Amino acid sequence: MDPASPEPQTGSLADVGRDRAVASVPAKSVIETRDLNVFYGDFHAVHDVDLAFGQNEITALIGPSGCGKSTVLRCLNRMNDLVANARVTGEVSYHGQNIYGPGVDPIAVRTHIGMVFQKPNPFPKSIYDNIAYGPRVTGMKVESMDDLVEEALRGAALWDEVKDKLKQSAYGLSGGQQQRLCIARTIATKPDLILMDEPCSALDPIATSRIEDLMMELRQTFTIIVVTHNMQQAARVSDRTAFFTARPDETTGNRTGLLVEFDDTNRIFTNPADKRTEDYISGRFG
Ligand SMILES: Nc1ncnc2c1ncn2[C@@H]1O[C@H](COP(=O)(O)OP(=O)(O)OP(=O)(O)O)[C@@H](O)[C@H]1O
Repeated sequence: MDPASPEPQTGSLADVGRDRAVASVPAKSVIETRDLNVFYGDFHAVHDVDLAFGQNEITALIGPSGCGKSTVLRCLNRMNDLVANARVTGEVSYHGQNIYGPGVDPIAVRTHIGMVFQKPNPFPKSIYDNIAYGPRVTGMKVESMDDLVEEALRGAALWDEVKDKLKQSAYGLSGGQQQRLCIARTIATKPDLILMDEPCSALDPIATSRIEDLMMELRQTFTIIVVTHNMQQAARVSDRTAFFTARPDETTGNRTGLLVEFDDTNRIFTNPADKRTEDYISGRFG
């Protein structure tokens, strides 16, 4: 997978020979995984994941519960470093640099690669300070914090709703507004990649639809990788989809996650190459 490759290899099924098929490779990728394996203690949670995430694309990670979607997502900005018994092997290459290489500062990684969580988690601070916090603690050079706060809130489609109450607590916002605030907080430090772990699962359908619209807008500027249980959401917002499943070990019964298929979202949902994908998207399994 060459991120500099001029031509997308869409359509030519490149069977990489280990339980899954990668059928669509982005022309320009921001981040790639190679032989990615994750262990929690002795438990092998994720097996040999090779993926390339296209620039200014939305990639959805889907699959049944426990197949390792969040685990894979957390590897992409070294969030698994914060899990005591987690061990990651293989490579995650961000603009060509292995973020697990020697001397790489995981905190610096997380300023370039932001994350939005399932449950909106604003800080117990004002709306303004939620946004200003990241730029302040990372020592970002900022000409005008007021302008940066406005830009981030506009970027997250929240400005008009909060511009007159910036000094009020973020806890006074609705769940959907809080999630957009968390997105604004993430984009304030100017990452180029945003990871979203089921960002709408705690929201009602209207708030969900606003976040989905926002994701489509953010894609102009950022690359987005989203874990979702909502297949309609994956189909609506994403350009490419990776389907994972969990394979039980014959002796221990432990279920290890693996990538089954990665392709253009349209193909995954209309003409998947693998029967396991078809069974899952048609609701026969998972
Ligand atoms: N901190 C941890 N310690 C031990 N095992 C863990 C830990 N986090 C996740 N796991 C296990 O790793 C496997 C993959 O979990 P993960 O949360 O990544 O799956 P998922 O596909 O995102 O699931 P879901 O859709 O239910 O959120 C599961 O068997 C889970 O129990």
